[in-house]
Amino acid sequence: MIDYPVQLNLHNKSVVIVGGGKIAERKLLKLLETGAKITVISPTITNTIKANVAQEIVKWKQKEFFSEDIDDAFLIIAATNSPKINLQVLESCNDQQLINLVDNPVQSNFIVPATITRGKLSISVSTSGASPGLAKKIICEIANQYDSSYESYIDFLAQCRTEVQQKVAEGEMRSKILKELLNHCYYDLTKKGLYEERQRKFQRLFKKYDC
Ligand SMILES: C[C@@]1(CC(=O)O)C2=NC(=C\c3[nH]c(c(CCC(=O)O)c3CC(=O)O)Cc3[nH]c(c(CC(=O)O)c3CCC(=O)O)/C=C3\N/C(=C\2)[C@@H](CCC(=O)O)[C@]3(C)CC(=O)O)/[C@H]1CCC(=O)O
Ligand SMILES: NC(=O)c1ccc[n+]([C@@H]2O[C@H](COP(=O)([O-])OP(=O)(O)OC[C@H]3O[C@@H](n4cnc5c(N)ncnc54)[C@H](O)[C@@H]3O)[C@@H](O)[C@H]2O)c1
Repeated sequence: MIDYPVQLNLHNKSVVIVGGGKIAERKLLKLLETGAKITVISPTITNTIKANVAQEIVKWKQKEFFSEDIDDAFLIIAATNSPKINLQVLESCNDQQLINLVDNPVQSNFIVPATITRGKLSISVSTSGASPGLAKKIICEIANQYDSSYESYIDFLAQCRTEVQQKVAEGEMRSKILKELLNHCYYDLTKKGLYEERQRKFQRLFKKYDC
């Protein structure tokens, strides 16, 4: 059996993190940009979590976990330092909820991969829990190859793709143009900041394919 990789849209979804230590903080920092409504349940929290609570970005219930705390949650992270409490969180879940136990990949119904993001580009690596350290090492290697210039390169590709979809109705022609757009020269022009030349080159594709 293998895991099924997905990209979750958590905008306005209720997310509960149980525990407020170092690992809860790491999970929280990744969740902040998703637009989820995040609540932390824990008697203590780190200074970084506190700063987010003070700015009302995150809610904090300063208490020990009780099963009602996750009643309305779409996604739950059990990140206490007690395997017993983390299992109690699991037992309080219903079948429709997504639950990650930070100390128990076998019982979790999802795990978190190592990820880098460059705007709309997101690259994730998972070892299915076999070696999280290796997932992190591989993602660090990939990070050098896909530097920050990919952020505007992806935006350019997205804009071109929309224009191609609007102007080119015929499927085969459309896929030929979209394939040509992936030619490395567009990335090179992005990297050099030659945006007008990049745009002219893209527009010439429509002439080339007579559309
Ligand atoms: C990728 C990353 C994402 C993230 O957390 O956001 C992530 N762990 C990261 C780092 C990391 N974690 C650990 C080390 C120490 C070295 C080592 O043990 O290897 C390092 C390295 C470091 O910190 O440098 C220890 C560890 N991790 C887990 C256990 C419990 C167990 O295995 O039972 C223990 C033992 C605890 C103990 O000994 O007490 C469990 C999980 N960790 C996962 C994800 C999931 C599997 C992902 C996968 O394999 O694909 C899974 C199953 C559940 C989950 O957390 O979702 C993040 C890198 C982020 C970054 O880029 O910085
Ligand atoms: N998944 C990973 O990547 C990874 C990496 C390293 C460690 N771990 C695991 O994560 C666990 C947590 O590590 P940590 O460094 O964050 O621990 P920590 O000691 O820094 O934090 C534990 C937190 O849990 C809270 N807590 C304890 N009992 C609670 C309860 N009944 N209800 C609510 N909150 C409660 C504490 O107040 C504290 O905020 C470790 O036990 C370890 O097994 C996971």
